Amino acid sequence: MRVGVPKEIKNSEFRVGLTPGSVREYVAHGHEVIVETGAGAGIRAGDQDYEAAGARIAPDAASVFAEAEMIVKVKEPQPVEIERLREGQILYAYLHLAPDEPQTKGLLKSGVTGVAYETVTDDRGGLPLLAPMSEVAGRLAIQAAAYALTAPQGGRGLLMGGVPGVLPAKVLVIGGGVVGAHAAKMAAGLGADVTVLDRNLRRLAELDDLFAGRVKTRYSTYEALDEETDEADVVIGAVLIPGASAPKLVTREMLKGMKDGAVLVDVSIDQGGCFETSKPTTHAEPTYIVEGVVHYCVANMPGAVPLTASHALNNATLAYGLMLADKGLDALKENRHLRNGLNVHRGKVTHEAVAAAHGLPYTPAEEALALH
Ligand SMILES: NC(=O)C1=CN([C@@H]2O[C@H](COP(=O)(O)OP(=O)(O)OC[C@H]3O[C@@H](n4cnc5c(N)ncnc54)[C@H](O)[C@@H]3O)[C@@H](O)[C@H]2O)C=CC1
Ligand SMILES: CC(=O)C(=O)O
Ligand SMILES: [Mg+2]
Repeated sequence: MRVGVPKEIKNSEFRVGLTPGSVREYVAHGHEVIVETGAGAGIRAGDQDYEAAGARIAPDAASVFAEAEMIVKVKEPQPVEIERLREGQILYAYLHLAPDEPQTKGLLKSGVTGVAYETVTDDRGGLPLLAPMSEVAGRLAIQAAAYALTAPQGGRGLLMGGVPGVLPAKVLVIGGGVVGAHAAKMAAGLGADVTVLDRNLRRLAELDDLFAGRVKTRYSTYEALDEETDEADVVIGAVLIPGASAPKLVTREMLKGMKDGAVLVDVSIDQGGCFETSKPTTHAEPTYIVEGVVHYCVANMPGAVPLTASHALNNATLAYGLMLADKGLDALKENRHLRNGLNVHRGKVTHEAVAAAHGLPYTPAEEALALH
């Protein structure tokens, strides 16, 4: 198959869909890989590194999209990229369609076969292609929060870990999945006072064991949210209902009860955000203030650490990517976990939560792929 890797064009997105090491694997499988010139700049990989791995360098994005049968990207296609997609082409990337109607309609109009990293599943009930970026974003969330807590950023002027004789910051993590656990680990490591809320009791028990008392856990109810947000210096939003828009758990009303200069980091913003007052921001301008509370809502947090993040992402996306390149649509027919990643196909929405989010008809992936 002819596989294309365009340079990412989202604001401050420095990751790349395929590292030179991954290109080598695709080439070893007999595929032709076309990489846009400069695509690897953010990971310090030059065109010559891609050529050495067996890729052909294309002068611009337009020729990558025109020639490739499968596009491997990191972030959801931007409007100019959507215009370049077509029926019969496979798009393999994060899509986050539920909160993004224009993109959903654009992809449907293009007819492209869109496989979204974030809804591919595994046998253990996890999301293996989302997990590595959730690890990165969870850890980064605490770095972002620690910086936002400083006075020049509008924060309370608090050191996350405190010092001997002065209490540390109180960090509330809403959602104890991959993002939440990694955020809790970093916050506890810095010496903060950490509480994790979740609705999954089994998960709370796992976290209780994992952190051996270093992190507190609490069942997530509106009452718990109301009380805990009042106490918190930092709130990390890390909930997920796969494929769907995030529930708005922290309301504008709750913000009024929060401390002046407290910090909210809404990692769930890529699925629309779990705070009522969240709106997507960029690494160029990551924060804004509502009711005295600093909001950090960057939708592509791992884009700021492309070296770590591109390699971690490729570790997870390579095997399924090779399957798609080797077998095309048959890979989706044969592997139900990969098929769970199919969000749109030939003008049909094939993910139930995405269809529900936009009030669009839902066609099960099996039906869209004529798998009966
Ligand atoms: N902004 C960014 O750059 C990035 C954002 N993300 C996003 O972070 C979010 C979390 O991802 P993961 O940790 O991988 O998901 P996950 O599925 O591992 O964890 C989500 C957790 O939220 C819990 N949850 C659901 N409803 C809840 C509620 N009402 N109250 C409390 N907990 C609730 C679930 O039980 C689960 O434990 C996703 O939206 C993901 O796309 C991930 C990576 C980068
Ligand atoms: C998961 C996601 O949205 C990201 O890595 O940018
Ligand atoms: Mg309150």
